[in-house]
Amino acid sequence: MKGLNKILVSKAELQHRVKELGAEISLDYHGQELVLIGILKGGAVFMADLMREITLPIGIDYMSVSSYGNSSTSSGAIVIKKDIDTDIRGKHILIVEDMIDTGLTLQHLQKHLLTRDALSVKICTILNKPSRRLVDIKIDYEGIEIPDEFVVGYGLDYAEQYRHLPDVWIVDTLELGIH
Ligand SMILES: O=P(O)(O)OC[C@H]1O[C@H](OP(=O)(O)OP(=O)(O)O)[C@H](O)[C@@H]1O
Ligand SMILES: Nc1nc2[nH]cnc2c(=O)[nH]1
Repeated sequence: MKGLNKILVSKAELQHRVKELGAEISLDYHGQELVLIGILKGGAVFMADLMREITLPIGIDYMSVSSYGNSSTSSGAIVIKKDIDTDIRGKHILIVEDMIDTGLTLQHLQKHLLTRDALSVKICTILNKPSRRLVDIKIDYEGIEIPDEFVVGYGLDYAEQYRHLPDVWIVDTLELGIH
């Protein structure tokens, strides 16, 4: 495909890491009430794989959010485009994301969910780009750390394309004319 010349993380590598994360989460939350919240749209692919590697009874739900502003903006700097239906009071929440970049979205979302009286709100991401971070957030379950490259596949898009690709590809931004 035009602009996609190199796989950064293969399907096999993703599958292997998702299995490991599922096992770790299953151990950590044993005997507790856990709800996974997948963040649309990108997180949907990872969410579908991860939930099937968790061996506990869990609840699932989805949210769509966008974050605006910068690291100094107030904690309310989040727009909820689609909310969860689940009452999360007294439950352990695990946010499931495809990518953490600046960290702004997750920082705001985590604070927001805690205001709804969740017992705990932790973060799981399949891809992490620490070199781009603007805020200090704790990632409780990290899949794979990647360099500062623009990537697509496994849920991640460029202009709403490529989310369905099973591998994670580096986008040649010059070839696609992205600045
Ligand atoms: O760490 P941050 O800099 O806040 O960026 C991370 C967010 O950006 C991506 O979503 P995006 O807004 O592209 O929405 P999408 O999943 O619908 O494509 C990703 O899924 C995270 O939600
Ligand atoms: N598609 C895509 N979205 C992102 N959001 C933050 N980083 C990325 C990335 O590398 N690819």
